[in-house]
Amino acid sequence: MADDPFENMLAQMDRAEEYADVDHGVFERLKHPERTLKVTLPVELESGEVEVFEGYRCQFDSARGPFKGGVRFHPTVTQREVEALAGWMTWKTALVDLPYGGAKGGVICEPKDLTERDLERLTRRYTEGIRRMIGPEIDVPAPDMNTNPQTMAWMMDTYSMYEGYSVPQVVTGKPLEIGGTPGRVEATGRGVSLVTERLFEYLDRDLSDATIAIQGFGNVGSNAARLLDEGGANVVATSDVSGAAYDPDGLDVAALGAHVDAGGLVEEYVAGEIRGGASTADSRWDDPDQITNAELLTLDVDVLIPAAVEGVITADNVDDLRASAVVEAANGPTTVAADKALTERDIQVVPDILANAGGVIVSYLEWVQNAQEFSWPLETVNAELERRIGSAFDKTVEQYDTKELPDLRTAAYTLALERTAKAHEYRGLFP
Ligand SMILES: NC(=O)C1=CN([C@@H]2O[C@H](COP(=O)(O)OP(=O)(O)OC[C@H]3O[C@@H](n4cnc5c(N)ncnc54)[C@H](O)[C@@H]3O)[C@@H](O)[C@H]2O)C=CC1
Ligand SMILES: O=C(O)CCC(=O)C(=O)O
Repeated sequence: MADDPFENMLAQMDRAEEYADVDHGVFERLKHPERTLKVTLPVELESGEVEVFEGYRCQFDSARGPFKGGVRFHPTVTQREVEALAGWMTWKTALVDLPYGGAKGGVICEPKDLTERDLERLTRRYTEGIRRMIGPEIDVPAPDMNTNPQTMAWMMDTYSMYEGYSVPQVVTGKPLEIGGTPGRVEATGRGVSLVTERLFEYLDRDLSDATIAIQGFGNVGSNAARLLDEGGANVVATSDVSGAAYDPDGLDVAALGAHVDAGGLVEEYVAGEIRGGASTADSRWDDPDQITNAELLTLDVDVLIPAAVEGVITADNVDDLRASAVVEAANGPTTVAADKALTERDIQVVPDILANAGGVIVSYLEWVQNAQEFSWPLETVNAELERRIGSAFDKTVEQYDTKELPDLRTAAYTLALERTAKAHEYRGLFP
């Protein structure tokens, strides 16, 4: 069960049902995606070979507005995973009260084995495959794992070619030059940093000098690390697929960021093979230890931030966790069995649908700017992000305290399920 993200998502819903004011019939409806399209994507690679890829777009629920959610390129993508991620998008947009439903896309591929040209062709093929189901008022994709503003530019261009005119608002997370918003690239990491601050305020603890371990140093993990570091917290460990770096005195997050931006791996950084301008002499590099991703999860730190893939905190390792709080930057990093164990141990978990909602909040702000054909300065975007994610955090905590719920995830789910169910009730279940 724990290995299937969709079953995990359903189990999270089931845990919340007894506390949520939702009609059982509507609740049953909410367990099923509206539709999933599977597409076959033949691509002639730069090498001359033809490779046939498989991709999906799941539209989970649209009662509250157009479908919204990212697109993931990863070798382990499955239909069930994409459907789980689309479900989580539905609860996330409801929790932070955006006028959207939830969707997600994925393509089974290993991006590091593909050239830039291959990736462009694959992205365009995928966009053509799903283009009849997306659109500014229908379903609006965005970046997720291994996709970025360039991917969104190719998607926007392919969609626009078929429409015959430029349609920037068909995707969010675009480059600034074609209608992107300032602040989207770091928005998810900024949201993670903001909710971590809120959590510490709520727990009446001091975040300055708190120790933090972050699994994953991609878009979300690296921006969260940078912002938490700038805010005075002590990021002592982080990782990528190659392994983890650990320095109990704190990593040089800026130097590691420059190294990774220049194409370097964490394991190379630990070995002192530093790219991106910094060197062992001029950075805070202090011979960090090479540890594994599994070891990172069990470090004795104040906050553990999983920011990579699903299902990393499980029944097998939860008893070894020593962090006093978990902030879920990744989608679905904790299995339900592990979640129950964390609740029993009084380890506060800020659930993914709240902790990583900064990305979709700023995607919404991009979409609104595109509709207005007007652009806002970064300060306006960041202030609106802080207001919206802060308000969602406060409402979740209020629900948790006033209803004496077992944990913050249950509180977040009851709010999200009630809002989505209300929308279904007003609209009616039958055509
Ligand atoms: N990009 C966004 O705006 C949002 C992303 N998320 C979630 O955040 C997580 C990370 O996404 P991004 O940072 O965008 O992806 P990314 O592709 O930029 O970075 C992923 C990072 O995780 C590492 N990684 C991959 N597989 C791993 C494994 N098995 N063990 C350890 N590390 C591994 C990669 O090496 C990389 O450092 C995902 O769960 C994603 O769904 C959630 C909300 C929005
Ligand atoms: O920005 C968006 O629309 C969605 C980002 C995403 O995929 C997520 O929040 O998991």
